[in-house]
Amino acid sequence: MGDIIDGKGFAANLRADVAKGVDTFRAQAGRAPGLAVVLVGEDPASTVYVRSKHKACVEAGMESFEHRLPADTAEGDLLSLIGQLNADPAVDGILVQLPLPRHIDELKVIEAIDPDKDVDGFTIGSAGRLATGQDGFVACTPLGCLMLLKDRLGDLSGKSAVIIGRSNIVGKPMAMLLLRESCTVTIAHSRTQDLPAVVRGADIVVAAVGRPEMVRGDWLKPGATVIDVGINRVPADDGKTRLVGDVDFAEAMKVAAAVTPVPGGVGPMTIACLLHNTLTAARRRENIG
Ligand SMILES: Nc1nc(=O)c2c([nH]1)NC[C@@H]1CN(c3ccc(C(=O)N[C@@H](CCC(=O)O)C(=O)O)cc3)C=[N+]21
Repeated sequence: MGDIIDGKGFAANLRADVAKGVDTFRAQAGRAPGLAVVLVGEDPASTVYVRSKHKACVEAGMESFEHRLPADTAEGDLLSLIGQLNADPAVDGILVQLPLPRHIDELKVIEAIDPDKDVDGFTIGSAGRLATGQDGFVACTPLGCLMLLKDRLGDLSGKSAVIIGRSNIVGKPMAMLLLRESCTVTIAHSRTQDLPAVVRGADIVVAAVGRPEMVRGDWLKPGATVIDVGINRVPADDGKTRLVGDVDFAEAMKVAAAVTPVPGGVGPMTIACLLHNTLTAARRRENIG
């Protein structure tokens, strides 16, 4: 049996570390780090996420500025709010909850965020900095996955990593991060031929496709480390729903050395990394450590 990678526990430790860093920051800068979270509309899932981000911020001793705008907010009004947040000295990080309502151009809105406050790591500037090895912000989900991998495996150099999924938010930045760690990186996707064979070559598998339990046990190299980014809601036996990842967890546990569970794996790391990035943004803006 493989080990379960305790993302939830790791995230709790990371949040406690960030809280200590926040105390030190406050003593030096005379203020708390501030995160502005912008939510447009009332999508129930987004509302839950934004609430948990706010709670995590407050628990870490940070200032949380919530901006809830109606679903019919004009794009121009959202852009001018972002302009205000860019200029606000109390705001170190800006997060615009995605997805945005369809009448708003997501790319335009994200690009309006000052890259020095882009704690989500979603701007082209942040992607470019990551790809070229400059200081910037790395998207929270891939950053959390990397932390779990390094904690588990130590040096990743020379390992073969297969990422399933090529999104701008997870797959591509994950590839850049693992390349930076000197892994041999393959990005697989819906057009990949013989995906199981490709995955079977991997010491590290990161599944980020959004297909419930797609990765089977017999796709895995014995002893592989498996990071499951998927969060899929599927019908449960009791008529309710349950969360499953992109990996068949029970099968994977029989073959892999270690697997992240869903829930309790990568998800909690995403929020902890958001706090981590916000503290980093605050330190950089104040020229502290
Ligand atoms: N600008 C922006 N940045 C984001 O980072 C962002 C976003 N928009 N839009 C939505 C997605 C989704 N996301 C999650 C964060 C934490 C969990 C999480 O903590 N999940 C728990 C429990 C989930 C549950 O029980 O529903 C777990 O996996 O254990 C999941 C999903 C951040 N997102």
